[in-house]
Amino acid sequence: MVSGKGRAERILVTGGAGFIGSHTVVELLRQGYKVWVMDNLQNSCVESLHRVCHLVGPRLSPNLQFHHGDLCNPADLDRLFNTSSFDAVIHFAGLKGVGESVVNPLHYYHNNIVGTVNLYQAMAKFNCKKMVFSSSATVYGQPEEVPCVEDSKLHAMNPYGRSKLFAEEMGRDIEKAGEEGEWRLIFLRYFNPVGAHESGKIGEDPTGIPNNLMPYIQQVAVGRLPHLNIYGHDYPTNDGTAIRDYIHVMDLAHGHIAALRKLFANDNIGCTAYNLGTGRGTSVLEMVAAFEKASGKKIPIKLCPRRPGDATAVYASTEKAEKELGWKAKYGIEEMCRDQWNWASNNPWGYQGNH
Ligand SMILES: NC(=O)c1ccc[n+]([C@@H]2O[C@H](COP(=O)([O-])OP(=O)(O)OC[C@H]3O[C@@H](n4cnc5c(N)ncnc54)[C@H](O)[C@@H]3O)[C@@H](O)[C@H]2O)c1
Ligand SMILES: O=c1ccn([C@@H]2O[C@H](COP(=O)(O)OP(=O)(O)O[C@H]3O[C@H](CO)[C@H](O)[C@H](O)[C@H]3O)[C@@H](O)[C@H]2O)c(=O)[nH]1
Repeated sequence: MVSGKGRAERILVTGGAGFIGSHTVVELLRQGYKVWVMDNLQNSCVESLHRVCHLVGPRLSPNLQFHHGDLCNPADLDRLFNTSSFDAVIHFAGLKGVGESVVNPLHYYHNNIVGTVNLYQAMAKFNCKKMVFSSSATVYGQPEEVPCVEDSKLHAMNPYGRSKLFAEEMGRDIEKAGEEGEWRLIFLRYFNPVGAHESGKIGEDPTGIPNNLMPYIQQVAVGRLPHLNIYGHDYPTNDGTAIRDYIHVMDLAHGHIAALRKLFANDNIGCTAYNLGTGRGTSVLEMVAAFEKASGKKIPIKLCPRRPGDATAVYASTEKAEKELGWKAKYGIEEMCRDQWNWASNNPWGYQGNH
């Protein structure tokens, strides 16, 4: 993307080697941005970026640079900002396990909060004041009403959720304290990201036993796990299982491009949040059936009690993103399952098995 300054815009992507980051980097490169990824690889490997380079080809891959660095170490940020200037930051880097955050809250607060404070500080110091931040539907807690709208009451239910909410609140305070128009911050509240790049070359590769539904189903389908535990079959829904708004990771990637365009447009946006979801709810059993259809594999299930803290139904109102970002998800659960299976069947052990 060429800026008003007549050169390609330069984007720092923290956590760009991870699941959502790597898919977004493909799109950024394809759209002509120059990209610097900073990642400490604590939940990813550099192989994802090698594959990103392969996907975009030799013409665009020189526009990607990787810096091994930790946001919790201000010297790593200083080194990067001293050698390169950025027009905007997309901030994906963070830990994302709800259960893990309950067991080890300090680890989560240190990584997600200290890391984000350091990043905001480096941005202030080096005068780069545009950011797209990975927030989450988790900031709606147990929503009182669905669909969730952006100005609903926010409520975090665990340290992970609080780290997202604090990062948003910090951004609102920083923007308020600055001159009018000085900071432009967009918080993207993702619903349930799933699927993979249609090539099957990049996808989600969690370490250990997955916490989330789709990577768990995927590992059952390839024989790494024996069955899927279904947490709760007595919810007040059509089939008794809980409802979520699953969104294809490539739709999310496009949502980030739309958010960047908004940051670079002339309007004074200040600090604002957008839901990235499809607006459609799908139950756990519906997702299992869709995956079985896409993969041709039977997914054995075990009905279990509800998982503490889970809401019955969470799905997005997508009106604000449609109206203000001109963005709308285009993929349904059929494509999400097709692409997840394409990734899984080609990489049953994730990146580790292939390089
Ligand atoms: N995947 C989801 O379900 C989901 C839902 C809502 C929000 N989010 C948020 O989106 C972001 C990206 O999620 P993802 O699914 O791609 O996760 P991911 O773990 O695949 O990617 C995060 C990346 O950040 C890196 N990282 C973490 N802490 C770092 C630090 N201190 N310094 C440098 N790099 C660091 C990790 O190594 C990893 O590559 C996260 O902030 C997550 O909380 C994810
Ligand atoms: O092995 C599993 C895993 C999940 N589920 C069920 O599947 C649904 C989706 O669960 P996920 O763990 O995939 O997703 P959540 O909606 O619980 O939470 C995820 O999405 C949220 C956003 O809505 C937050 O970002 C949160 O951090 C992230 O883990 C839930 O009803 C859950 O009980 C199962 O039945 N079995």
